[in-house]
Amino acid sequence: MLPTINFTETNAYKYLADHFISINEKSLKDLFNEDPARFEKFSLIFEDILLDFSKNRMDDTTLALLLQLAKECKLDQAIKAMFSGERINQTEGRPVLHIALRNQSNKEILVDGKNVMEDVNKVLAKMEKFSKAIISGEWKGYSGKNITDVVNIGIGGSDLGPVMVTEALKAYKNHLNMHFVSNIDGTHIVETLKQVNPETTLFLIASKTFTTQETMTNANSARAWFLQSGAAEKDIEKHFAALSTNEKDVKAFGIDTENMFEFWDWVGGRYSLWSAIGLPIALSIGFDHFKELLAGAHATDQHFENTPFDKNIPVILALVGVWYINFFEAETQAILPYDQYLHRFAAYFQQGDMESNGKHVDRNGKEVTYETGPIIWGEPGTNGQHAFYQLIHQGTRLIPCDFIAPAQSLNPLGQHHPILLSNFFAQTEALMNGKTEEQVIEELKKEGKSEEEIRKIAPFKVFEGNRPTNSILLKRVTPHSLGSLIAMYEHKIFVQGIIWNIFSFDQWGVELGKQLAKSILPQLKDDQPVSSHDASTNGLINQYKTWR
Ligand SMILES: O=P(O)(O)OC[C@H]1O[C@@](O)(CO)[C@@H](O)[C@@H]1O
Repeated sequence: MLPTINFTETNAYKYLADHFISINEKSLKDLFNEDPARFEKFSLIFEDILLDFSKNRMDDTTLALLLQLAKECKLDQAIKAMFSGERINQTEGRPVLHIALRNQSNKEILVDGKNVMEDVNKVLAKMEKFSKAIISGEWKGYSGKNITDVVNIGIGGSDLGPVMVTEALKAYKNHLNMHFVSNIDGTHIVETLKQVNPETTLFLIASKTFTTQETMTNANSARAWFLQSGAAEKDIEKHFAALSTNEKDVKAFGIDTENMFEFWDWVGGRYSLWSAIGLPIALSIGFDHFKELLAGAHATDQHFENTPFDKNIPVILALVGVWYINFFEAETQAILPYDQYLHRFAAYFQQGDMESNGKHVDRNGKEVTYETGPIIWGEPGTNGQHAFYQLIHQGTRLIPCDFIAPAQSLNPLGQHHPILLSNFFAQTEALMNGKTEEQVIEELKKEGKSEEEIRKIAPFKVFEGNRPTNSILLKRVTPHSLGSLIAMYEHKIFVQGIIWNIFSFDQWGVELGKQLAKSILPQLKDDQPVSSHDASTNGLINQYKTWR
């Protein structure tokens, strides 16, 4: 079982609350001036990934107290519980073992006395055989043609991970055209089917439960489209595969279980890209690259499991986040990748982080008295600079930002990458140092502005600075480094959940909306006005009925 400590009752928390007052009086500039070795002290390198956390509102004492907080919250015990297959997803009675999916050591991991690695390796072998057959053209469609297009139909964790990774590793892709349908909005499947030929298209129905309304509706529409195109029922087996834990419903849909790639209930949806859900990734970049992705994540797993907390990147990322959320009252966390291929990275961790730690009840079933999961958001740089950096630089809110960039571009072209990286470096420097009123006035004088002009405009041009950032510099985005980076964020989320004494691996909060939608759907079948809801919902539904 996981510890159930209220971190606000620990000694570390009390010392941190006192310490907060003093550290808050120091600017980042002060902290750097005080300690010339600050960068060396507050940065870590793991393989080809550098984490620079020196531009944070913290000093040696802060770090020591945060590490003590982790200790007092029995983080070491919690890590052991996860890695050993304990049922730490307690409200669902399940282990949490996405680490097993990429366990390159093949060390046995027992669940109910059975070594899960046997099944994991069996499915990986099946994925390898299948993906090689599709990519090589050995697998033919019903009319004898090669598969040219893959349509993955899934939502949430059955979509976001494959989308993010196939986009992030587009430089490694093969000839297959990848499409992802997730939204129940008919537009999504209609616009996708316009692009593909039923004779050369493979549909992957990706759903852990195989009951998700959006996915099953889209899957049935794809099936109907396929059969209306002239294909016969018997041809379905050449064009539909299922990625699921639910063999019974896969069979009922009409997919041959030979074409089912299974995973297990100890794989959370938002942690499932390493499982059969990752089949579109293997199809897009080849199974060997998919294995490299797994290897990168496994390397981070070993780092996380075996490294002292003061040198442990996921632990440091988590503690820095707790510092801002629970002491500086930051409500959001921005993830800003300076890499166009990583354009879905923040979106992926909106589910990863917010569905894991968006909880208000602790592991004792009691309402928490402190903030928990942050709002995750972000877009690639430099685009964000032309959209929302105004607020990050001069708004009223503290927004901790993770800046991510590769030292090497996968598309070196003229000065593009140096320009991108110069912005990556400049933004965290600007957020830290800001620009004082004196500097603004000096600049305006040099521009020849009058005293009156300067008096009027200067206040608007001052940058407070002192705005914290992490910088993560990868040598190059590769399947291995991407796997490693994703796992760092996964384990950061785990650590924060342990400190906040919440359950990070269930998602009861997604159920109510689904239930209500299911009760409203039948009311939309006719034009009778409804009156069973509140006035707003009744009004909306009845207006819809008038207009449709
Ligand atoms: O893979 P599936 O079972 O279709 O679930 C899809 C998504 O739906 C959820 O909102 C759970 O209902 C996410 O947690 C999950 O990733």
